[in-house]
Amino acid sequence: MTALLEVRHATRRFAGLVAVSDVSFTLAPGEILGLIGPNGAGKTTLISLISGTLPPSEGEVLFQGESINRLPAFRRARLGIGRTFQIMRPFPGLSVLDNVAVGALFGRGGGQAQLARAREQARACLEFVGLGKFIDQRADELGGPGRKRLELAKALAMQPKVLLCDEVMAGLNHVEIDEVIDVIRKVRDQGISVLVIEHVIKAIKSLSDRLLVLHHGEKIADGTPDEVLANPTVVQAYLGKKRT
Ligand SMILES: Nc1ncnc2c1ncn2[C@@H]1O[C@H](COP(=O)(O)OP(=O)(O)OP(=O)(O)O)[C@@H](O)[C@H]1O
Repeated sequence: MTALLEVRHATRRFAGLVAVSDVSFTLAPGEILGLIGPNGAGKTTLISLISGTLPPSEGEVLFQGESINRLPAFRRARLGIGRTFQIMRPFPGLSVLDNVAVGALFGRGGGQAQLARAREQARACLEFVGLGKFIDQRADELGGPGRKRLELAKALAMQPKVLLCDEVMAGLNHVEIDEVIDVIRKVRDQGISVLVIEHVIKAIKSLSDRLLVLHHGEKIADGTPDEVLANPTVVQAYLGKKRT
């Protein structure tokens, strides 16, 4: 199957530090790929190279078979690459609905031209992530779990073909994690490919079709969750001890 997204030999340096080192992988249409690794392994940097918020030092990102290296982040969003941010900064003073409507206004294909249509789309995305009751509340009054869902809704309102999720389950309790897993599965059921960064191994294992592991910026494993989590290099670098 042709990859929807392909990263070829991506490297990103910050002065003397190599945050991402010669990483290659593909993401197939409708696939959920989990991206794991210790703190500082380069996961967020890799997502930023794909979404275009950071340029690579070397290497290439292809979307639907074409290089997107020269495209700025907003052009990549218009093509259908959506992401959430680990550090959530809702537009202060705007309602939950209008925070998400902003995503709809600037999404795939240039987004909705009319605010009323953008709000309609935003409302549907907020229902989808379980924030339907909070649309009129100010977004900066949402708590941590609500902000995580808001990030997801904002990215979904852009009608992406691929969704890059940066720790959307961090700080959530078990019930909330299960709810977010359900949302991500439903996203995939709509045909959207998903790349998920997550530290909660149980969650990422049950959610992902494939796992990719970064360590000191390098890809040390790529395979099915069972294979990867039993890989001795992964156990030593990340898990610390054997898990079931
Ligand atoms: N803008 C930057 N300038 C300098 N160094 C950076 C920058 N962004 C990231 N780094 C460094 O690059 C390395 C990889 O960081 P990154 O945030 O990608 O890791 P991560 O795997 O996402 O970590 P975490 O799980 O803690 O979020 C770290 O050593 C980090 O300090």
